[in-house]
Amino acid sequence: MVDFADFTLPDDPAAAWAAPGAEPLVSPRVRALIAQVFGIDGAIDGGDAATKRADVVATGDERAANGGGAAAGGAARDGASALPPSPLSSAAHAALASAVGADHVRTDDAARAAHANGMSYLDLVRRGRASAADGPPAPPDAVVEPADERQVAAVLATASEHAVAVVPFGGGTSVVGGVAPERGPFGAVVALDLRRLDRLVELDEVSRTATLQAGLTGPRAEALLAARGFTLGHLPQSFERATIGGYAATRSAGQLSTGWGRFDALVERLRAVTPAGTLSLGRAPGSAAGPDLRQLLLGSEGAFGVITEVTVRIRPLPQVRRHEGWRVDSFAAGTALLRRLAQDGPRPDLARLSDEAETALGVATAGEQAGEGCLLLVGWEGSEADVAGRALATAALLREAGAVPLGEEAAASWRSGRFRAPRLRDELLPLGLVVETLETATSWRDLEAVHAAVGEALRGALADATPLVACHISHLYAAGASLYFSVIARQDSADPVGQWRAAKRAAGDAIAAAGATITHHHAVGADHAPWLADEVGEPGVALLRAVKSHLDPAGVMNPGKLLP
Ligand SMILES: Cc1cc2nc3c(=O)[nH]c(=O)nc-3n(C[C@H](O)[C@H](O)[C@H](O)COP(=O)(O)OP(=O)(O)OC[C@H]3O[C@@H](n4cnc5c(N)ncnc54)[C@H](O)[C@@H]3O)c2cc1C
Repeated sequence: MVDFADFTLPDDPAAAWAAPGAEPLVSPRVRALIAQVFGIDGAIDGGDAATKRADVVATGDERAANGGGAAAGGAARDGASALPPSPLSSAAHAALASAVGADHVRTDDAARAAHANGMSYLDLVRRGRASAADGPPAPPDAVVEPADERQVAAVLATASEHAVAVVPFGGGTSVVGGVAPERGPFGAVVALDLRRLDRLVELDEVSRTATLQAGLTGPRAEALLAARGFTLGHLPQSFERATIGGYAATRSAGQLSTGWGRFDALVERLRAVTPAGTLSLGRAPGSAAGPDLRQLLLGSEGAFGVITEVTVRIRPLPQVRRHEGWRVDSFAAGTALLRRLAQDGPRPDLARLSDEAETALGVATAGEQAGEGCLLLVGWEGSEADVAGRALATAALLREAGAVPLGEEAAASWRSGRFRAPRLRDELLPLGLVVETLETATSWRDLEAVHAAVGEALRGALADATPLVACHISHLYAAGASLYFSVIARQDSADPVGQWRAAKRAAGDAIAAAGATITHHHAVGADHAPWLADEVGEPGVALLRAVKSHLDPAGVMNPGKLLP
């Protein structure tokens, strides 16, 4: 049996992604490289630049040290009360306290600051800035912590009655502004922290399904399932903090989604509390009873209600896990190979193809000599016979196409570092860099064109900031694949927010113009809402608005998210 022991299992969901005092990931050699490539003074010793900028970039670690967020630009860190007083009326406060207990309506600075935004590059940058235009968003006026579905319903009833906006909050790892505490037309806003909904409700070994409460984090859910010999195997890079409810509300994809399915595809049943009532959806593994209403809640991003529990398909813990690296001639050659595997098999569970830029970046940061071509990772997890069979057949196909085997070692370094990106970003931002990612998906036919168009848009928008744009394919479908772009550039210290917004707009417009999706797995949130009509059309947006106005007549659920 294999386990998932190569990631940390924090007891506290808000625990730091980097353990305090952990060795820095960015070595002096890489800092020197950064200084040289991006022309940033002070990046060589890491000390000066990092110290100078530490005040303006509150990192994910500081967020954890604060109990989850450093939105108030350090005020909460000092213990001083610097947040504006909570405008929650005493009547609303009392009604919320009677719904969840007085101890679970928190108005202290630490709790409010911890729920003031998510984890995008802009969230991290804005945390430390002072101006109203690009500074930290106003924090929620209270953090409400229900213990069960009945309490969630009571909170939503109270919020509707007292005109208080409600932002469902799972792990707070949204990178699209999904948990920003926007008030909308209301006088107050609360974050609804779901961490107390943390139980494995039922495990049906016969049907291989598990019912998990929404607030369970990835590691906690896996630990509960592993104790019974099963796994969900949903591994987004944010796995250590993100929650079951968050996965469902954003239609998340994980590292094994090519083989095991994205999260929304694993959902058999779900329960959701809306201001209009509770929905219990999904009775059988297949149904023809009208449109599938589960799909209305999957990806609804808290705008319609609160997903309280999800029943997902699970698997026995795999006996074997095998991940291999291969070198292919080019991104185009690798793409053709992946298409063959996706369409004709054998289908890998893990498939990840880095383009030339991402391959070179990996090689350079590892201190190796640049090689030709692109890095392809493929992997299989399951029984010994299944893994051996698929690995052998895939190897024959790849060799025949001229790919060069790099062995399991090439994949091992990816595997050991696969949850480190947030820590890496925390170390790179203070050096004076833009570090952000964005993603899309498109058909096999259009993949190369979208890859080129989005790369060009990003490089054009950041032309004076030495942009480095890298990309990989990481989720395969029979008809197409996802493209995941990483951007590193010199930060415009005078206007970092405007700088990234312009780049993001250029990329989003290029994606929409190419007919690709505005988001393959990060969801819409506030950041992608301007492109939703491109994706589903005006009638589609009107339909979503009609659903919202039925389920949330007062409009208190997560204002400003999903719907433009
Ligand atoms: C470093 C990093 C790496 C990431 N990698 C991936 C990745 O590999 N794959 C991927 O898919 N995503 C990834 N993400 C994005 C993010 O982690 C996912 O969107 C994740 O599913 C969010 O889960 P969460 O519990 O943190 O939700 P939150 O961030 O708390 O919430 C996300 C949205 O869902 C709503 N919501 C949360 N819980 C509920 C609920 N129970 N009911 C209704 N609405 C709810 C919120 O209001 C918000 O709109 C990454 C993010 C970061 C910071």
